[in-house]
Amino acid sequence: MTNKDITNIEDIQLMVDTFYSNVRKDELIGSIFNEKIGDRWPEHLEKMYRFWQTILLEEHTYSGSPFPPHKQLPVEKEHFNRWMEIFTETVDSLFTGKNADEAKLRGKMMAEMFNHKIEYFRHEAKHPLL
Ligand code: HEM
Repeated sequence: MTNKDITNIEDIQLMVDTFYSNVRKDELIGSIFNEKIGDRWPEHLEKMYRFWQTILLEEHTYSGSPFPPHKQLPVEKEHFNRWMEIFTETVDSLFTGKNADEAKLRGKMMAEMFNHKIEYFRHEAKHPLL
């Protein structure tokens, strides 16, 4: 089956809704999201539509700092690996093309960057330079 590429805001909404519906059911990372977000899922999804719309469609509706909300979360490499696995599976199940590839690449780069930053801050907290 050949899927279409991600080309408009409806595609972004489908990708984000499907991804978080899969995430919320996941045994390893579902509860981390559910506990932190609680009854604020509509706002979180809205924000994530804008985030991916900005990256993939170059319609600049997101202005924020993606990293800070992750700094204190109980996550490490295995959680980011699972995030990537679910994200890749979700995108592949719905879309094929240049923007679908870009989504997976950007997701992977950010998951790796978040993980490195979190490891760095944890190490720094245990072994401060000053
Ligand atoms: C296991 C990995 C991850 C977990 C557990 C996680 C969890 C969360 C949670 C709980 C929030 C909401 C914070 C709040 O509103 O209280 C959030 C926000 C967000 N996450 Fe993640 N996340 C993960 C990975 C990622 C990755 C890889 C990306 C990038 C592709 C990402 C992008 C974002 C963005 C853009 C926001 C909104 C930031 C803002 O407030 O402007 N997350 N994440």
